[in-house]
Amino acid sequence: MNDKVFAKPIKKQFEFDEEVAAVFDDMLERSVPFYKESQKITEFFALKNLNENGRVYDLGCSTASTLLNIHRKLSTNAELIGLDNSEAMLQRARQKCEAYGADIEVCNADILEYDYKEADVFISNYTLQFIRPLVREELVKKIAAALQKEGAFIFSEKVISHHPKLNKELIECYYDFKKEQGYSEYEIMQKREALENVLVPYSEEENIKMALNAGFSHCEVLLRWANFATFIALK
Ligand SMILES: C[S@@+](CC[C@H](N)C(=O)[O-])C[C@H]1O[C@@H](n2cnc3c(N)ncnc32)[C@H](O)[C@@H]1O
Ligand SMILES: O=C(O)C(=O)C[C@]1(C(=O)O)C=C[C@@H](O)C=C1
Repeated sequence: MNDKVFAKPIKKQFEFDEEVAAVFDDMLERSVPFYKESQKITEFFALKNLNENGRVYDLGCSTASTLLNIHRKLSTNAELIGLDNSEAMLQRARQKCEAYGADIEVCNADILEYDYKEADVFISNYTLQFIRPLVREELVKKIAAALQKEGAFIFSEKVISHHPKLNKELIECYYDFKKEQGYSEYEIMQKREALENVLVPYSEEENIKMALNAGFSHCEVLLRWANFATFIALK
């Protein structure tokens, strides 16, 4: 279904509710520049770091698109676990996993509270930005602690620049992208308001610093387009 969520007047903050979940795959493809490429690169590095009988967690798995892509390419036995706290998203995730006959566990859980088992790979694409900064740092520490030695954490985020002029231009560049994807100025502005204080982006440097502070030995960018980036952090 096509995303028209912000074409009508919206008075509430952005939420991953039934209305958003119903159009979510279309929303992401049209709202995240190079979304398909970020998925491909996530899939590649997840598979590279996954051992036989290993475990992968996807935090904020939404409709399970990322885990389904990984499942398709999997040549070893592995446990794939997707966590999300939106039941509307998880319903779609379960439907997709069943339709593709994919053995993926999807759980309704708060990624901040979840009791993680040791894993080879953690993924969290466009989700940390929705976690309040103070607890975000704690979550990344929890991820680092649950990863096995040499494990990898792959995450994607909307990013800002602390250079005011450049930051303004990055946002303008992103809005041009959204217009090219068929979103109107009205839809763009409404979504911007709805996301205010809900989506809190860090800069590229702040994301890397957060990963290093959490106990990762290395963190770098795998892919970046203007204000969207995919990172890899290695334990
Ligand atoms: C932008 S979407 C993620 C997109 C997805 N990773 C992908 O690449 O297709 C963010 C997801 O995080 C989930 N989420 C946000 N906060 C959460 C929390 N505290 N615990 C679990 N899930 C959360 C939302 O319900 C939403 O489905
Ligand atoms: O910032 C925006 O306007 C966006 O649409 C970005 C973004 C994201 O980065 O996750 C925000 C919410 C939706 O889940 C999809 C895309």
